[in-house]
Amino acid sequence: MRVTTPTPDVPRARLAILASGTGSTAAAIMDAAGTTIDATVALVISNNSGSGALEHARTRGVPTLHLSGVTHPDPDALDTAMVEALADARIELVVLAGYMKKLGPRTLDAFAGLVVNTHPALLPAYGGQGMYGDRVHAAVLADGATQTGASVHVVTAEYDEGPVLAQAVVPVEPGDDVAALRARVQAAEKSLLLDWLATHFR
Ligand SMILES: Nc1nc2c(c(=O)[nH]1)N[C@@H](CN(C=O)c1ccc(C(=O)N[C@@H](CCC(=O)O)C(=O)O)cc1)CN2
Ligand SMILES: NCC(=O)N[C@@H]1O[C@H](COP(=O)([O-])[O-])[C@@H](O)[C@H]1O
Repeated sequence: MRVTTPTPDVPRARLAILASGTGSTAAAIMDAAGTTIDATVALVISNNSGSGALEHARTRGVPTLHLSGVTHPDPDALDTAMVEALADARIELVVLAGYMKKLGPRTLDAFAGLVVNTHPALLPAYGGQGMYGDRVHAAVLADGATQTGASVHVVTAEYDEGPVLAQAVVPVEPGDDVAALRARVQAAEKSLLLDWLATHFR
C-alpha cells in the first residue's frame, strides 16, 4: 500500500487588489488565486464604496476596505491609512486593477517595487494623466491606430511611468467602436496579468 504524505498547508503569498469600478479584472485574479496563481487575495481596497470590485470580493469571502477622499479628506492621511491597511494584512504584492487614483508617496515607499498596475494600452503610448478606461480606447480609435494592447508595469510616483514588466499586442479591427475594442483588450489584459502573476509566484 502506497502511503502519501499530505502536503502541509504552506501559507501562500498575500496579494492585495486595488480597484475603482466594475472589477472584472479583480474577479479574474481572485478566481485564479490558489489555483493557477500560487497566492492568496487577502484584501480588496476601493475608493468607491459601491464598486463592483468590492462586491466581487464580498461574494468570494475576501476582506474589503473602502479608502477614499470620503473616508480620509486629507491626502496624507489617506496615504497613511493605505500603508497601515496593507501592512496590517501582511500584503506582499499590491495589484492595481482599474484603480483610478494616484497612489501616494508613503504607500510607494513602504511597498517600493511591490506595486504593479495593468494598463489597457501599449505603454508608453496612451498613458499618463487622463488616460484611463474607455478614454484610452477612444484615443486609440481617434488616432486610427491599427494595434493597441495591454501592459503590466511597476507603479512609481507618476502615472504609468514605471518599468514595463509584460505587454500583449491587440489588433484594432475595422469598424471597432470603444466597446468592441475594450472587450478585446480586456480579454488580452486578463490573460497577460494572470500569466505574469502565475510566473511571479512560481
Ligand atoms: N502613483 C501612481 N498611482 C497610480 C498609477 C501609477 O502609475 N502611479 N497608475 C494608475 C492607473 N492608471 C493607469 O493605468 C491611471 C488611473 C487614473 C488616471 C487619471 O488620470 N485619473 C484621474 C482621476 C480619475 C477619477 O477620479 O476617476 C486624475 O488623476 O485626474 C491615470 C492613469 C493608478 N494609480
Ligand atoms: N489607466 C488605468 C486603467 O484604465 N485601467 C483599466 O481599467 C479597467 C478596469 O476594468 P475592470 O474594473 O472591469 O477590471 C481595466 O481594463 C484596466 O486596464
